[in-house]
Amino acid sequence: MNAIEMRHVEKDYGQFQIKDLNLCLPSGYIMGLIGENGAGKSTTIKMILDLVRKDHGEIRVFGEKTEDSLASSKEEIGIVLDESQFPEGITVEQVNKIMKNIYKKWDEEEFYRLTDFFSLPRKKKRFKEFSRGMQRKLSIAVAMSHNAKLLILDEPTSGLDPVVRDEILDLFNDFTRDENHSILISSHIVGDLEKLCDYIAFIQKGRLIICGEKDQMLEAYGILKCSEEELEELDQQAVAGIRDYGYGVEALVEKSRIPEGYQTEVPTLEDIIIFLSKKERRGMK
Ligand SMILES: Nc1ncnc2c1ncn2[C@@H]1O[C@H](COP(=O)(O)OP(=O)(O)OP(=O)(O)O)[C@@H](O)[C@H]1O
Repeated sequence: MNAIEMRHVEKDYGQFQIKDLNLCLPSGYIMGLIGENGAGKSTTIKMILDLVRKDHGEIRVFGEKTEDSLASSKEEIGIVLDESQFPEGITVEQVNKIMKNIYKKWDEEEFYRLTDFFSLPRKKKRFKEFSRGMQRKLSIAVAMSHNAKLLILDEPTSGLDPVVRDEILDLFNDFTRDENHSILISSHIVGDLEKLCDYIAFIQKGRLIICGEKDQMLEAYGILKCSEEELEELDQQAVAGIRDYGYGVEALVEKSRIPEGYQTEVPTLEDIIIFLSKKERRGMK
C-alpha cells in the first residue's frame, strides 16, 4: 500500500506553476521533499491535504482519492504546517482539552510526554508568547499524539537549534519503526533529510527534478574531477551537473554511464542537490 501517490499533478498560480508532479511514498517509509524557498514544497503539501485545489492530476492518500476521503482520514494524518496552527491566547493545557474533543484516538499521556520533553510550559505561557521554535514543538507534539499513521510535516524543524532538531529527527525515526507509519517531510536543510529519509523528492521551480530511493541515488552518482576536455569525451547524458574546481571541473556523473577506470568520489545528498540545481540553472540538457 502506498501512503501517498501523486500522478500528473498540476497547479497554476499564474506567476508560478507546479507541472506534472509524480511521486509515490510507500507505507512504512520517510520521504523528504527538498527545494529552495519558493520551489513549491508548501503548495505540494497543501494539495495533498486538499487545502489547495489542484488543477489537474490525481492525488491518493492510503489508496483513496483525496477529494473523496480526506475528511474521513483526518484522524490518520498528523500535520505540521509552515504557518501558525493555534489561536494566540491558548495554553498547552487548553490545546490538550480541545484535541481530546477533535481526535477519537487522542493520547493525552503521549501529548504531555512530548510537551514535557520539549520543555513547553503547560499553563504559564500562551501560544503568542511562545518562541517560533516552541510553536513548532507544540505542532509536532499534537501531530504525534493522535495515533496517526501518516505525518505530513512542512518544515517542522525550521527555527529549531541543532540539538533539538536532532532529537526531533530521532522521534520521527522512531515513529516509522511501525511498518504502517509513514512520513512526508519538507525541508531545505538537506543534512537533516539525508540522515532521516528513505526517499528523496527534489523540487525546483515547481518541477520535480529527481525522486527516488536515497541509497540508490547515492550509489548511482559519483563526483568526477577532471579537465574540461576529458569531460567532453564522456557521454554527456552521464553528466548530471558541473561546477568549476581549481584548474578543471568537478562533475556529478551517473557511474553506470561512464567507462570503467574513471575514479569517482562518493557524493553526499547535498552534493547531488547542488549539482542538479546548477544543471537546471545553466539549462544543461
Ligand atoms: N495562494 C497563492 N497565490 C498565488 N501564488 C502563490 C500562492 N501560494 C503560493 N504561491 C506561490 O507559489 C510559489 C511556491 O510557494 P510555496 O510556498 O509552495 O514554496 P515553498 O517551496 O514551500 O517555499 P518556502 O521554502 O519559502 O516555504 C511561490 O512563488 C509563491 O509565491
